Amino acid sequence: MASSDKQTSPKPPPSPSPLRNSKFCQSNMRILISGGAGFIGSHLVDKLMENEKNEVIVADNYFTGSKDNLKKWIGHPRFELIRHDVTEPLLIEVDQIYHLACPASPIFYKYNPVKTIKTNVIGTLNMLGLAKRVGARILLTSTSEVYGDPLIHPQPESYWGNVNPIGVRSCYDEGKRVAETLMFDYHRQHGIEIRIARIFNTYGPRMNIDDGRVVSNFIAQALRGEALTVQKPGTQTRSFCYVSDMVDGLMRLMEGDDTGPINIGNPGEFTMVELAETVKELINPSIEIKMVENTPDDPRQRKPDITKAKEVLGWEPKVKLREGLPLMEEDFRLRLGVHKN
Ligand SMILES: NC(=O)c1ccc[n+]([C@@H]2O[C@H](COP(=O)([O-])OP(=O)(O)OC[C@H]3O[C@@H](n4cnc5c(N)ncnc54)[C@H](O)[C@@H]3O)[C@@H](O)[C@H]2O)c1
Ligand SMILES: O=C(O)[C@H]1O[C@H](OP(=O)(O)OP(=O)(O)OC[C@H]2O[C@@H](n3ccc(=O)[nH]c3=O)[C@H](O)[C@@H]2O)[C@H](O)[C@@H](O)[C@@H]1O
Repeated sequence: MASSDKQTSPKPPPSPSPLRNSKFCQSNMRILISGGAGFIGSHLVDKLMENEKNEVIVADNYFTGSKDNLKKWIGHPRFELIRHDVTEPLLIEVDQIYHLACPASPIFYKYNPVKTIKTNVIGTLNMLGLAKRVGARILLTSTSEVYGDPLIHPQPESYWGNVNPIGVRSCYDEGKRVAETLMFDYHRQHGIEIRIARIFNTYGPRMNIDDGRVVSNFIAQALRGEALTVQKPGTQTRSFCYVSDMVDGLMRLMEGDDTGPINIGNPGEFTMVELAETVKELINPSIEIKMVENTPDDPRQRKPDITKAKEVLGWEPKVKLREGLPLMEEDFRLRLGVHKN
């Protein structure tokens, strides 16, 4: 049992869905992925579909996700795709819920901040209500943004963060903090089996080309022959995790015994200038790097302490940034129609 379980003595969980132990049902595990048409969600679908005992249901409103990401599974007998907004209740029967639905790129989550908060709060309440009704285990994809502009470096899970509650990023970072609170309150009050992952910047194939996040921006700019836009001061740091490592971490967390929160991310830390120089060197050495204005409340440094993930999940990332960037380049070349000379 997780340490948090011991301290809080939650109610015993509701009986799991009978499907979990059914001998006669085609699948042993019915898994819902909210936000499964998005970047991380669609890679998670691919991995879960590899197991013939899994039946996968995706619920997504396609705000930042796309059916394209799931095209190889549409029509598959173990796969179902539902156009659904998580701010509305969903009545289905499942054994596990991976709750990812939420725009993740700052330009998209700031586009309609009220909707972002509703997605994080009402959406998470609805998913928890579903988990409670059917006895499903639920995993929330929280974020390193719960640490805000951190005053402790690297960030362990025990750090409570330094978050502006009224800033332009608050719809997302405070929204995710409330979502974590809801998860623990449902766990303590109703005995729901919860898992919380705090994800640090993740990159890889299928990110939206005009997603706005830094790795996708730099790769698209390098391939289009445009200058790489480093936001000032350029010394701010991030730690980038390749998507296959992330999916592996999420699945281990779901299958394990610990509620979390657990940091899942790659501790390799880079300044934005270093990232731009690496993309330039690997993809287009003739490209310029230009400094542009930043946005408010941009965290100055971020790096996960993954001691807990190593100990509890036996997980650590395998793909280094220099190995992951070329894999993403390949996908972006295909989608942009830019061939390698
Ligand atoms: N990628 C990262 O670096 C990162 C870091 C920290 C946390 N996360 C979290 O991981 C999750 C997935 O992120 P991603 O990078 O794949 O982002 P993404 O934008 O590609 O995927 C999010 C998906 O959620 C869907 N969605 C948004 N609002 C919805 C709603 N109201 N109802 C139903 N569906 C909705 C979108 O259409 C999209 O398919 C998010 O919860 C995000 O906060 C991601
Ligand atoms: O990992 C996380 O926890 C969070 O990280 C990101 O937020 P952020 O780190 O701000 O991501 P980016 O928009 O990719 O920005 C990273 C850094 O790159 C810089 N940047 C961004 C874009 C660009 O073109 N140039 C550039 O220098 C930004 O100023 C920032 O310092 C994600 O977008 C969130 O969804 C996620 O929850």
